[in-house]
Amino acid sequence: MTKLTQQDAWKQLEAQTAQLPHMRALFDADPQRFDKMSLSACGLLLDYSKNRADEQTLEQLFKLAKSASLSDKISAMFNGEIINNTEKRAVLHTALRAEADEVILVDGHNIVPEVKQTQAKMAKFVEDVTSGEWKGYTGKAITDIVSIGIGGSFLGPKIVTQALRPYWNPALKCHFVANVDATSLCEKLRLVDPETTLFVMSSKSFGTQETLTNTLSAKAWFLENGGTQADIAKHFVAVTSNVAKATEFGMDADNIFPMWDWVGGRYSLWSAIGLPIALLIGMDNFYQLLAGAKSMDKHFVEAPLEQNMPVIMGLFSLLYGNFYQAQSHVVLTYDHYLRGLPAYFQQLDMESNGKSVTLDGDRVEHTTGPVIWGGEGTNGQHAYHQLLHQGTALIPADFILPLQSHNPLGEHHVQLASNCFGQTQALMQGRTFEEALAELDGSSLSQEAKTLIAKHKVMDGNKPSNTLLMDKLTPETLGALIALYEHRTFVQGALWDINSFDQWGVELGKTLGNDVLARLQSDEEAKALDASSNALINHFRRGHI
Ligand SMILES: O=P(O)(O)OC[C@H]1O[C@](O)(CO)[C@@H](O)[C@@H]1O
Repeated sequence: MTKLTQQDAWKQLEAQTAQLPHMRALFDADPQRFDKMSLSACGLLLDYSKNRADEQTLEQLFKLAKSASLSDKISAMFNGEIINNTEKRAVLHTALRAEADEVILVDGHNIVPEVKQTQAKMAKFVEDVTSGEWKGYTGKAITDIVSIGIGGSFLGPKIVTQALRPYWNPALKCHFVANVDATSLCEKLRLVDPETTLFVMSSKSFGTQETLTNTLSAKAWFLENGGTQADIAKHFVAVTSNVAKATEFGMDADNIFPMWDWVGGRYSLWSAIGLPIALLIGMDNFYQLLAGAKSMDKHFVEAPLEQNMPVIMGLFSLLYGNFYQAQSHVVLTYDHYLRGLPAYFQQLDMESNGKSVTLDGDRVEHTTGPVIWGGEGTNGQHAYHQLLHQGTALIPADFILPLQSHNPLGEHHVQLASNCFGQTQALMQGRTFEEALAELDGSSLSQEAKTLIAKHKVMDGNKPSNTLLMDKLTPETLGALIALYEHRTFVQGALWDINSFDQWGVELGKTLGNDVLARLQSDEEAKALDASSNALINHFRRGHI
């Protein structure tokens, strides 16, 4: 297959992007620009008109997608083909939101029944816990869930429960432990009562150091505070694809919720990894979350590329990275409940597309995944928006805003929306020197001073952004939104011909860390590593600088 950078569309984009007019001119030239460059699907409205593109740009982007056989690659994923070529696995987080009557084969075996069985097991467990049927060792109902897991076994449950706070069961609280720093665990244990606490240990591999250490310490805490070994089964359950290791660890077989190799960690919140979500918001709402993602799956598979939300967002992200040298992408959620979403998309995209070789192992000839970062609006306007507006880096932005608040109060929400829309407008249009000078007309400054200040007030504009609106943040719209970003990530990896579903880059640090651990725990002075590592280890062992 012809390399992406050799495609005619790539060359056309190189030529076009170099001479594209400022977005102000593009808007002035076409009053219908929003109508032509916006799209509604799955309860979301995407305004992509504030992007550096005209009709020719879009035409070439879609040509580039077709040259990379994007539609075939989408079908391959949904059909369970082994697209994770280094781990020889299918990529089927989409099967977790399948309808019961669907047939999705892995090694000739329909996996949908076991997905549904696991969801039924989750539903029964959620019902037992929330009804008080499931009791602690002193006969009391569960009041606190402590979720222990890291990476994809942590962030999904964490941000989804945070986002859906208005849907929580008022009788339950949820706490998340991820870091091996004991503070993360100890802070949470101070808040809970061993008699009424349920620990959900989530680890796909059941081999992650942080999660195993935290679970062992939680177990020790439980046994030191009134629980006995016989009571463990009432207070510890596990979610894992490694049932044998979980059983060996001492988890009661009935308390193990399975997951599968064809679900990547960062794509796993839809599986039993989402058990904390289901416990907090109820299984009906968890099914709504799945339904929202399912609607986006359907859209992704069926919509023509030119009307396809994940495709359009993925192509624009690729455009800025590959043709404008944008190194990062910012996600700005204008909703307090969505404040965790940027971190989730950061893991999703950076652990997927932070790669530098193609599927065949050849070095890529272009940049790949950008740094994803962000935060909640309007807070960011008082922190990093200055750089977005007047910095030297081009940082494309996604703005996300529900039209209705779960907490309507006076003018708050309309002010939030005005900030959101005002920011996208300022990024696009900027401020010319003449406009800046005119703003100083009434001031008593000298002409020289006015000129100086005006120069400092100039904003180039032409800074691209997408705006995503939803009527209200519900389990369904959140499911659609997260699936949108999953598929947006897929689109970029597919065009770059990289493997978005393995993560070999995280292995070396773990391995070296184990070697350093041995040296930190040994008696002799560390010698065999590099001078920096030796010195750092020796300082740690001495306990002072
Ligand atoms: O669920 P596990 O196997 O404990 O892994 C936790 C996380 O560690 C990683 O393997 C590496 O960060 C992630 O992909 C995964 O979500």
